[in-house]
Amino acid sequence: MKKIAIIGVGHMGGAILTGLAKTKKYQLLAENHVNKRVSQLTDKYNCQLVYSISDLAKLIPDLVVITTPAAATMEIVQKLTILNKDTIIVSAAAGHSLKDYQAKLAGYQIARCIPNIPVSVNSGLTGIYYPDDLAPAAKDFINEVFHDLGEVVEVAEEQLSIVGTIAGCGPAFVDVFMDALADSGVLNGLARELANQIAAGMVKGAAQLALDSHLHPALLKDQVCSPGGTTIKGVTSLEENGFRHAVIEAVNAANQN
Ligand SMILES: NC(=O)C1=CN([C@@H]2O[C@H](COP(=O)(O)OP(=O)(O)OC[C@H]3O[C@@H](n4cnc5c(N)ncnc54)[C@H](O)[C@@H]3O)[C@@H](O)[C@H]2O)C=CC1
Ligand SMILES: O=C(O)[C@@H]1CCC=N1
Repeated sequence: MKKIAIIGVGHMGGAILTGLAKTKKYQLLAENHVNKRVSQLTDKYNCQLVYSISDLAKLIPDLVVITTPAAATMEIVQKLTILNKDTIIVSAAAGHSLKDYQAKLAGYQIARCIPNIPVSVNSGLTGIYYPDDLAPAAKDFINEVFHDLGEVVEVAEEQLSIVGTIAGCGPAFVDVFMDALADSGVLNGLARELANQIAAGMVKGAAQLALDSHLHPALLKDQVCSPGGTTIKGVTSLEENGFRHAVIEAVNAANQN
């Protein structure tokens, strides 16, 4: 069984750990500071937890996934030179270019990615940048692991930021949308739990239809808008209130580096 180590078991690292545990394909290792939340999660998923990079190195992972805060990442990366040279490294941490990693980790196979929180239910969308000189075996293994966690899109490094904004930040934008939908249900007398279930179920179905049909979202919208019906009135109201513009501006705001 291949060994995958996650450095930094916060929201993102925890989501990756959870999704990978469900595959039962890998031996999971994790490194984080002492933290009850982290140890509860690693216990739950039978993942070996260590508190230092030197202890992690002794376990000889095949792949290391970095999910640490941007401010702490380079300090950690500096310590990774004690890893076996065959260890593949993929960073999901924002804020540093591949060159930054390569400058500290000469000779290692390194790629960058931006996953999203739905990897915890194996329905993630991960943007990955593979440098040209990455060994095919390293690329194949990273691809396999992130495919186990959902969809993968391979992009150029300069596109990682916008892909990460749409797919990585996007779940929070959709969560705000679902919360607002549920609020409107509650306003109209639905119980909160039922309103949440309806909002999430609808979003799941609309996304599945878009994926399966490959139809442009505008055409899918047209299928719902009966002439003179209720939906077109709602869509008109969204347009009057600048919904599209608000979404585009939200992505632009989040994509400022
Ligand atoms: N939350 C998300 O949806 C996504 C997050 N990311 C990136 O993942 C990284 C982590 O983000 P979150 O998980 O949201 O943050 P978080 O604050 O939830 O988790 C960070 C984790 O790293 C640990 N940590 C801090 N310093 C460490 C060190 N020196 N050694 C080992 N562990 C250390 C913390 O204890 C914590 O468990 C960031 O770079 C973020 O940009 C990327 C894509 C999506
Ligand atoms: O908010 C953040 O910084 C990270 C990057 C993508 C999603 N979360």
